[in-house]
Amino acid sequence: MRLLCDLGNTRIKWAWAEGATLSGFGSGDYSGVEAYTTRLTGSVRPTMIAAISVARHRNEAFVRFCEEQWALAPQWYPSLREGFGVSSLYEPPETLGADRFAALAGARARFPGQAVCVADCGTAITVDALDGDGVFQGGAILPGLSAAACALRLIAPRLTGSPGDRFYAAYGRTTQDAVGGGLMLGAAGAIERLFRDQGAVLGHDARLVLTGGDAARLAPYLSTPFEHVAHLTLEGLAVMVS
Ligand SMILES: Nc1ncnc2c1ncn2[C@@H]1O[C@H](COP(=O)(O)OP(=O)(O)OP(=O)(O)O)[C@@H](O)[C@H]1O
Ligand SMILES: CC(C)(CO)[C@@H](O)C(=O)NCCC(=O)O
Ligand SMILES: [K+]
Repeated sequence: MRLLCDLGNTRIKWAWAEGATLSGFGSGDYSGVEAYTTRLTGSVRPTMIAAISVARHRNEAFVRFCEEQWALAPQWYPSLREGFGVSSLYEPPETLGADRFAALAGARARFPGQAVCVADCGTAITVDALDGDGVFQGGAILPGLSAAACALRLIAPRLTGSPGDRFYAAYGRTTQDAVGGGLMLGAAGAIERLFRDQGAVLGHDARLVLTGGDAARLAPYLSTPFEHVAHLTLEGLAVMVS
């Protein structure tokens, strides 16, 4: 079995792959002595480790962990100009986050021949336009929910609200509710606006796909139809290794 890993800025996510079939999904953060290691230690030895990373400063500890656990070096999968059914117009193509490219490859495999807008709601939110021919037409990057809350708190210490798990209305009557509503509805509104404008290059039958750590939390705020694909980036990585 192959071990697929996605090193994000907040968390590392992983899955075990047998061909295109994924199982054993896990995630961990980087606190303490890289907390994720306690969850992967003792796993069966993978036949290979495939990894993408947008958190370069985490790579060294990850490589060391793989070496100590399994005497294996991870193989890294960067963004390409062309590959796995995706043709990228990003300039230069290798500067596109490897997680974005993998998610596009995942979208291509899951929805062949279809135009897809991929909204990956992680540390940053990325909204990426993949047309029906597999051309990545470009996208947008904005702060994720936690990042936006953190930025507000840092710059304006009275704004201590952070997006909790309950539903916020557009008319918050406490600081907490006003910040919560602003963050949730703001992010959902941004995704919908970007999806709408990407219709110009995707056509109006494009589908909207949500993924990433905050996708489930944002889902109730969207009024546009969408699909939630929990592990789209790892699905794409599975395509890239097989
Ligand atoms: N168990 C968790 N630990 C930390 N964050 C979580 C967890 N569950 C959901 N989240 C939310 O997920 C977001 C991070 O999402 P995700 O793990 O997809 O990001 P990432 O891949 O690390 O980031 P990026 O790829 O944008 O650098 C955070 O904003 C946080 O609110
Ligand atoms: C935007 C993030 C942080 C999302 O994880 C990542 O894809 C990244 O660091 N990208 C590099 C910059 C870019 O994609 O243009
Ligand atoms: K991500």
